[in-house]
Amino acid sequence: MKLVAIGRLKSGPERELFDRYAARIRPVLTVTEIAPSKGSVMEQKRKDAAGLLGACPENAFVIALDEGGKTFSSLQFAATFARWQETGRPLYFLIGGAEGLDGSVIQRADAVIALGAMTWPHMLVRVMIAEQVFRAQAINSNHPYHKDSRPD
Ligand SMILES: C[S@@+](CC[C@H](N)C(=O)[O-])C[C@H]1O[C@@H](n2cnc3c(N)ncnc32)[C@H](O)[C@@H]1O
Repeated sequence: MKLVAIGRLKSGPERELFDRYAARIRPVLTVTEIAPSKGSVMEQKRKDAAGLLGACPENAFVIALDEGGKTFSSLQFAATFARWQETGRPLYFLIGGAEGLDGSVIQRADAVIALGAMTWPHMLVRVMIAEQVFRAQAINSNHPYHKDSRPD
């Protein structure tokens, strides 16, 4: 399982949190970082897309993270994540840079998911998707990490 993202996650609180969750995921979640590109917004998005998609093998099951994507409850995400795993294809999560994802990434993606409708900083998105994948695995293995209670 791989996360492909624009930019470098330097040491600091986001890095610590990401490492904490990524280490708990099985198989381990590895990261490929793509250097941010320069140029006009359009050029940046196109070049970022080439880097992101170039890091994915042909048989990758590509999951693009985009605020316009589908939202899930954690239980729904866990069930969806299990179905993705059942495809037997390597899962690749793609996170865009400051200008977001190019349309070509959305077109190639097998799934486009949102962590809510708000825009999050891309370094936080890494942490959030790692936590949700860990949570999905906990749900799918009946581990008590996830508590499903809601207000009465
Ligand atoms: C700073 S955001 C880019 C914002 C940009 N205006 C856009 O249209 O996407 C950087 C990346 O973080 C991820 N991201 C930010 N908010 C997100 C959300 N709510 N759900 C899923 N991914 C998100 C996306 O991969 C996005 O390309």
